[in-house]
Amino acid sequence: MAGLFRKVYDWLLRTFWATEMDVTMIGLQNAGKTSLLRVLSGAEFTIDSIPTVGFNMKRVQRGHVTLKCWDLGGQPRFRPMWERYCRGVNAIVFIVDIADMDLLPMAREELHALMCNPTLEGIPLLVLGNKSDLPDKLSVDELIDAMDLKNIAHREVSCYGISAKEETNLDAVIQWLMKFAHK
Ligand SMILES: Nc1nc2c(ncn2[C@@H]2O[C@H](COP(=O)(O)OP(=O)(O)OP(=O)(O)O)[C@@H](O)[C@H]2O)c(=O)[nH]1
Ligand SMILES: [Mg+2]
Repeated sequence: MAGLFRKVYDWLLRTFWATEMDVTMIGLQNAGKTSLLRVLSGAEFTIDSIPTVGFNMKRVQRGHVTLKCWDLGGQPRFRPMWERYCRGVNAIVFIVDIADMDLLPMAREELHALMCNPTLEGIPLLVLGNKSDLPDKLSVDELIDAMDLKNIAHREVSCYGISAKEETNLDAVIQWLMKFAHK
């Protein structure tokens, strides 16, 4: 009986209180943006993910909320379009490969350059340290320092460690994003 009430309640929520939000996922090439989005939308993780050319969009449904997720290419030639796809969204997710120390300075530089844009002022930022399943990786505190997150102002900023491969901490990501469903 309780199951039936739950189904009816979910249906009512979806029908009369449907909410769609825009989320843009950025970060350097190979960070795991496409892998994360694939797993969030219910598909299997694959090790042979193809680099994104331009962008890719997927909807992730959680209850009455639809997260319309924009996954942008991270190679240098695609970075100039990040700002355009971040304008007006409910939240920006910046993904970092926490096992690739060589790329961290570049990730920090790109993130800070983007966050300086007046067009993106106030948009909440979630920094995700991906690939926590790998052995030599940064902790969340080390990532916060390496990305100099304390110096990003005029917005809410959070940082989590995740693994798209092992689906670690992904519920926390969704919960955080859903706080900003209503701008
Ligand atoms: N070990 C491990 N590998 C991962 C994880 N997430 C992604 N990868 C791998 O990292 C590589 C790059 O993943 P993508 O999701 O294509 O990276 P991307 O950020 O979309 O890259 P671009 O589209 O080029 O910007 C692939 O080989 C993935 O299988 C993870 O959590 N753990
Ligand atoms: Mg990609």
